[in-house]
Amino acid sequence: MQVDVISNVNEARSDDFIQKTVIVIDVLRATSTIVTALAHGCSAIVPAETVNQAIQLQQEGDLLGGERFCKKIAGFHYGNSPAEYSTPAIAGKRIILTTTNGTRAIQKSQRAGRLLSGSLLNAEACAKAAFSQKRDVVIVCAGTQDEFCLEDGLCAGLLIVYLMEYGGDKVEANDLGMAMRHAYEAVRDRIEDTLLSCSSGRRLSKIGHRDDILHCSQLNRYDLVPVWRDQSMMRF
Ligand SMILES: O=C(O)[C@H](CS(=O)(=O)O)OP(=O)(O)O
Repeated sequence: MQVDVISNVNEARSDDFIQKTVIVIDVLRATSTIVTALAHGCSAIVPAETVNQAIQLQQEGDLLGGERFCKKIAGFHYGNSPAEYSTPAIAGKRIILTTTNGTRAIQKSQRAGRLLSGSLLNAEACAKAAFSQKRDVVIVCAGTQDEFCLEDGLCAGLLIVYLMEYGGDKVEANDLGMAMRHAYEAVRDRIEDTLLSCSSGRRLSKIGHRDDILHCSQLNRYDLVPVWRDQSMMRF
């Protein structure tokens, strides 16, 4: 099984995803938010690229969520903070979500044979689901503003640790994947501090979202995997 890590959404070439399992990662914060929302009973997350597209996709009973410049979009029910989705109010609801990087990466990965989304919160479940597909894997780190983000790379490294545990030497990673695996192993005992000190973490802390970083730093808090079905992310 070949596992390729892609450093940011701009590097993603959707033609390369056909017949592969693609895992989209945006630890801070979109995929952590998606996992948290599904864990709290929302029925599906529909990713939208633009604010207008989100509004157009909204049907009766749907909730609107997302951010621009890390802030909740005016008129939307929720922002992009996992804490906002940790509520029974979202149970059974569809959420139309638009974020700067994460939802764009999901949109761009739709041609995958199987599309999953991962975060530190569900890394083990996600790696297990990907391994069970028995296809080559592409891990798309969403990054920020078309640049690599350490927190996504560390999560990719953790997924590779699990995949190698399951598949032994049948699992081979590209050079970025190997680098991220070693990076993850180097900081595995101080994930929270590493996320607080990386550039996205510093940016989010400065504007009052430190608690989001602490939430997103938790390993394997949720045993669920968002999977792409009917134009949305649902529980596997
Ligand atoms: O809301 C977030 O945390 C980020 C905003 S930023 O553009 O990275 O500053 O969006 P996301 O799509 O979750 O990376």
